Amino acid sequence: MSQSETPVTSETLGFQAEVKQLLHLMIHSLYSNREIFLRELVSNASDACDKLRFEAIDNPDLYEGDTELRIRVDFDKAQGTITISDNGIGMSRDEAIANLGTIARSGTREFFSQLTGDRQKDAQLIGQFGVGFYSSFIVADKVSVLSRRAGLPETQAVLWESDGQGEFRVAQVEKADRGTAIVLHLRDAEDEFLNGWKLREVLRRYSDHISLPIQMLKEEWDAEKSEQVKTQEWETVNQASALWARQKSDVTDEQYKEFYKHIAHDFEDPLAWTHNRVEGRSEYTQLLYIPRRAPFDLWDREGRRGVKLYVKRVFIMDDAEQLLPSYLRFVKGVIDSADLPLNVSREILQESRDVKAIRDGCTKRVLSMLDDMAENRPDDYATFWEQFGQVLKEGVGEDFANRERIAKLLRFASTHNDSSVQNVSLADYVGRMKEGQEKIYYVTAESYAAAANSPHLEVFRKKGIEVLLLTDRVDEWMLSYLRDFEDKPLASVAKGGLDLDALADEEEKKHRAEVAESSKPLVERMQKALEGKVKEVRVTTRLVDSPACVVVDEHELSPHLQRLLRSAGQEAPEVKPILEINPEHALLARLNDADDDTFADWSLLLLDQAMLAEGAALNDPAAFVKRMNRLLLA
Ligand SMILES: Nc1ncnc2c1ncn2[C@@H]1O[C@H](COP(=O)(O)OP(=O)(O)OP(=O)(O)O)[C@@H](O)[C@H]1O
Repeated sequence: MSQSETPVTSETLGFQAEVKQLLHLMIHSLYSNREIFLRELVSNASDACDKLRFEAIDNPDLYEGDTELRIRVDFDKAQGTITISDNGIGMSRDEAIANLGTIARSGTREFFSQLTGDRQKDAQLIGQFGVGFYSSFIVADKVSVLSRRAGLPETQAVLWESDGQGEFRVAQVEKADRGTAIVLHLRDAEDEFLNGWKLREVLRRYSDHISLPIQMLKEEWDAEKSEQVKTQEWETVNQASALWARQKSDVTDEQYKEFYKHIAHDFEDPLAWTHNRVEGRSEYTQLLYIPRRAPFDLWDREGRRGVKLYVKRVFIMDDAEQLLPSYLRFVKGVIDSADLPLNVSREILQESRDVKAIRDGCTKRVLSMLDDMAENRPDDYATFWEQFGQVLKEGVGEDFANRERIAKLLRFASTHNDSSVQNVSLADYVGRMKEGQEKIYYVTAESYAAAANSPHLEVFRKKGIEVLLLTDRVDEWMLSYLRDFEDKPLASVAKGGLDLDALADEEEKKHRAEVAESSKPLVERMQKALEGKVKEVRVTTRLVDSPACVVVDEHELSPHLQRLLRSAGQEAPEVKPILEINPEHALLARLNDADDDTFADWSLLLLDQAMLAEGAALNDPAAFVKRMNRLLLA
């Protein structure tokens, strides 16, 4: 490496506050995993070479006559340093300042808000957030980055240096060859890394899948010194072929996992992966992974996606959002197309028929991977569902062609388990349906408690009919697309007239008809008392223990959905509720002899109570309290 430091302008800058925090955390929480620094730096070096190869498609001069991309790792025992260098894209001064001094990533705020101070938990969170370059400071007390961006003159290289405390220095220097060399000045206790055998072992373990050669100086036994000594010859220490291009049988699970960590910048093993070469009209290779944990920016629609696009082994772009539908945005991996042109742009991707074929094929593969996990590894599927279930639900609305398949993958909480855990599939539900039951019943609410205790469930509980309890924000939206499953319509327990006749015996039907008949005067009187406030008052078929509840017509927005829309700042039409009363309840029996004023008070109180039980906020809570006190004292 020919390089010399001739500072022209040197400047000391402070790290962004979050970087300081991250550095501190990293050093303290990741110490027991310290060797990952090598994986992270090699990973960055490999990304830098990928970027160069891509930019050079349009601008071959960037190669400056050197097209053999490679990563080199060297160490100097006397100096106590390790150097990781690459001949990739390099960084300009401004890029070094921005990339190595700040974190400009979505999810950063949320990440910091979730830290607990507990080392183990925080280590996992950092892993999830992505450790990257800053992991150098776990083993080094000083890091020097010497870099020249491809295409810039030799005099415009940058030297970035820091002790990881709070500041870094940047200086303009000369560097003959393009790319980046990172010198780690190891802390005293880290001598174990100043050893060719140790470095080779770590590189093979973590970075064997890197498709570029990783080189180290060959070592020979020196009998005189009685130790291994370095020669001047570079040798490649990894397999250096694109992992996804290898035969499945040539790749071990460990290698798949390490490759995942490299591309996903994750710390944990993936939950599952699928690796296939697709041939035929469209030719491509896919290696797709499902992570074990949701990233911080899962809900950020602009957040990073995880699929990298390659064309014939050449890296084209990260975040190729056209390659998978948005509801599978948690999938990470690589797609390598044999058909797309190397100069493919995002705009071309949008139009391309090849991309559509890839997208359809990958979607099917991911869904199969999930089918398989749901069937054969229920514990892993439960983890998946907990992390990504809400995103998968978006697919019900987004992906018409696969709606049935996605519906099979859905899991819900249900009255069958009496637990908030979402583990009941629609198929489980259908399998347990009562004889004569035609619909799949559900209730939507803000929380599990509100759903599980909803008065609308009373008759279902009494008859032992299972009801799904839906409490995720996306549920109402999803339900507008999920009308049926295996020809059984989905029905809200809080909408329309319940038709449970098929499940009632003759005696029950007769009794109900009698109650309805004898309650007519009560219903009419109450309807008058609540004029303008309700659409209708009617005798209930749902209640057993409660005096009243509110429902809406079949095709109207549920009160829960109205609230969701309003809280999202959208307009929702005012829908007057239907008040259903339970004339057999003791409270209603009292009403028969009440004078008009007391009757009106009771009617309004019942309506307000029913609204509260449904999860609504009252328009006039003070009036509710006054009215209740009046009745309590009467
Ligand atoms: N060897 C290198 N050559 C060129 N640029 C580099 C190199 N190493 C790091 N960078 C730049 O610095 C940025 C920050 O690196 P860092 O490792 O902290 O994060 P990252 O790789 O983007 O993501 P993650 O935090 O998930 O690892 C990179 O995105 C890249 O732009």
